Amino acid sequence: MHCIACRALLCVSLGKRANFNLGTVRVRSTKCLSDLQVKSSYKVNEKSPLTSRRKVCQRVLEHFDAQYAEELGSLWMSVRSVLLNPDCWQHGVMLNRFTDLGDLRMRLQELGYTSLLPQSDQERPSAHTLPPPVSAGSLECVVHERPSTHTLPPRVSSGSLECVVQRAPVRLPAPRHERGRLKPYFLLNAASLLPVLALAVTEGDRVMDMCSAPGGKALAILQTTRPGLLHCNEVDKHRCDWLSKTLESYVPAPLMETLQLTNQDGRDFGHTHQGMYDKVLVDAPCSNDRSWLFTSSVQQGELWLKERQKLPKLQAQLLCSALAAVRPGGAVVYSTCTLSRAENHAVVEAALATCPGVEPEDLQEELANQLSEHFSFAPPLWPPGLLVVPERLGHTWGPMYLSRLRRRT
Ligand SMILES: C[S@@+](CC[C@H](N)C(=O)[O-])C[C@H]1O[C@@H](n2cnc3c(N)ncnc32)[C@H](O)[C@@H]1O
Repeated sequence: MHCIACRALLCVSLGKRANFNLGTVRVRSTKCLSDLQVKSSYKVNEKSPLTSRRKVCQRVLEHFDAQYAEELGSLWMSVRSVLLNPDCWQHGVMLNRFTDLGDLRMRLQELGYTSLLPQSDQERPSAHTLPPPVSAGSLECVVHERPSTHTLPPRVSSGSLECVVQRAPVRLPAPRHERGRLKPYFLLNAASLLPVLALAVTEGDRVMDMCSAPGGKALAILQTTRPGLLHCNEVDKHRCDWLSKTLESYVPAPLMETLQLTNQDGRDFGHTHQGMYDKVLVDAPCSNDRSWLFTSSVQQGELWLKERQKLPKLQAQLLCSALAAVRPGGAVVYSTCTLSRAENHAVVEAALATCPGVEPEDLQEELANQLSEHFSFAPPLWPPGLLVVPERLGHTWGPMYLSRLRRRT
């Protein structure tokens, strides 16, 4: 039996070239590890950005300390220690059901990855077929529970979306582009699937992903079901190109016909596309707590902290635009990857105050209770929303805030 580090290195057989960061793995047996390195022709990437060599921006940290100690109380100290230690961060693997997954699934299971999401008893769709009409969908993402476990855990709810995870902070190499082949998996912070699950897209839905680049959540939506339309929008031209490349790398040509890609300001859609969608996702631009802590210069840190003050206004405008673009009865999911109350609850509160006929929905039963094995949530606040907090080893997902608003009239 190999130690966790060695099992991670075994993952090299999944990719053509490994770029594992050994810093992310607790090495129990160096002998075992070196045996494997000898057997494998793959090299460990020593330049991985996810090592403790990353520099913390003290200015940003001080700012976070002041704000989050007040907002999260004693929870902040545990969150802080996870955020400051990239070596302990977990990485989820969302499988691309549009590729042949047979071999990949088996290998991930051998490596101790287990399914993150409750799976239905339905058979998973085979490669190259379109997904069945299920709400939690066919998105899969894997995680590592116990190195000795070779079977996936029991399925606790319906859906075929696949994401596998490990408790250990092991990271697969990102799949490389291969001409004529779709990429088999997408690496992500597993908490970023929660807004997609909350959106609960069903077959035929007209969906807008208002702030879409680089496209992780758009891909996740397509793993769950086949929408009637998936309109992916991104205001920034370069990021829009990136989004387009992501979609081409994962989505088969026939399904691309369901996609619409635009490069516009999301704030305009409330006027130009009033009531046109069943579901809208606003994965808003926000203070990205994880990356902001590791900015390369003090000046950049200062700049971000200035920009941070402007974000709640932009976020509220985007959310109001989405609420106008959704039809009566339709739903909007608002999400961010920051802990900041000003960018989360306060934005939802502002939108509820300005947009008549809108109700927030409680996601506790539907999502938080079912996924508490993997995620830690901050104590609930009003308006209802879930805040995933990275707070201990094996629960390092997040930050991710999400709230679902239903347009009644
Ligand atoms: C958090 S990222 C989205 C991540 C994406 N949903 C994913 O899962 O890969 C927010 C995005 O919103 C874009 N954005 C910022 N302002 C916008 C606006 N006014 N309209 C539309 N998109 C905007 C940013 O350029 C950025 O790409």
